[in-house]
Amino acid sequence: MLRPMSESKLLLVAAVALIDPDGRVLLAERPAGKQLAGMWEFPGGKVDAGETLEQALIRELQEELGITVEKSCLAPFTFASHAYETFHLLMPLYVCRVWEGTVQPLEGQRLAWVKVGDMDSYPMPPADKPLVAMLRDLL
Ligand SMILES: Nc1nc2c([nH]c(=O)n2[C@@H]2O[C@H](COP(=O)(O)OP(=O)(O)OP(=O)(O)O)[C@@H](O)[C@H]2O)c(=O)[nH]1
Repeated sequence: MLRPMSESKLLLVAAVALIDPDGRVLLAERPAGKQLAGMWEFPGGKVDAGETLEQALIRELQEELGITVEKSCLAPFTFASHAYETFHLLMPLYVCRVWEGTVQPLEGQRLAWVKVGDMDSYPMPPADKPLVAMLRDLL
C-alpha cells in the first residue's frame, strides 16, 4: 500500500561496489540480530548528520573493512530508492576499484568476493535487486 512520505522517514545510506582486478564484487553478510540478518549487501552505512556521502562511505569502509579510500576513487554509479515497512531507503551506490590496505571483516561479518553472474546465490535485500542488474551491465 502506498503511504504518504510524511508517515515513513527517508533514510540515506551510502554504499559501494568494491571491484577487484578479476571483476568480482565484495558482498558482506548482515550479522545475526540486525534487521535483514543473513542478507548479503554492499558495504556502507547510514550517513550521519553533517557528513557528505563520500565522507560517510570513507568512514564506514575504514570501520567495517579496514581499508582507506580516497574520494577521487569513489565513482557515483546509480542509486536505490525502496520503500521498507518503516522507512524509505535512498541509497546511492558508488563503484570503487582502488583502495589502500587489505579488506578485513573487522565487525565479524562474513565477506565474499562474488562474480556478478553468481550474485543470485547470495540473498540480498529487496532494495539491491535493481542494482545487481545494473552491475551486470557494467561488468
Ligand atoms: N550498507 C547497506 N545497507 C543496505 C543495503 N541494502 C539495504 O537495503 N540496506 C539497508 O540500509 C540500512 C543500512 O544501514 P546500516 O547498515 O548503517 O544500519 P544497521 O541496520 O546496521 O544499523 P546500525 O548501524 O544502526 O546498527 C539498513 O536498513 C539496510 O537494511 C546495502 O546493499 N548495503
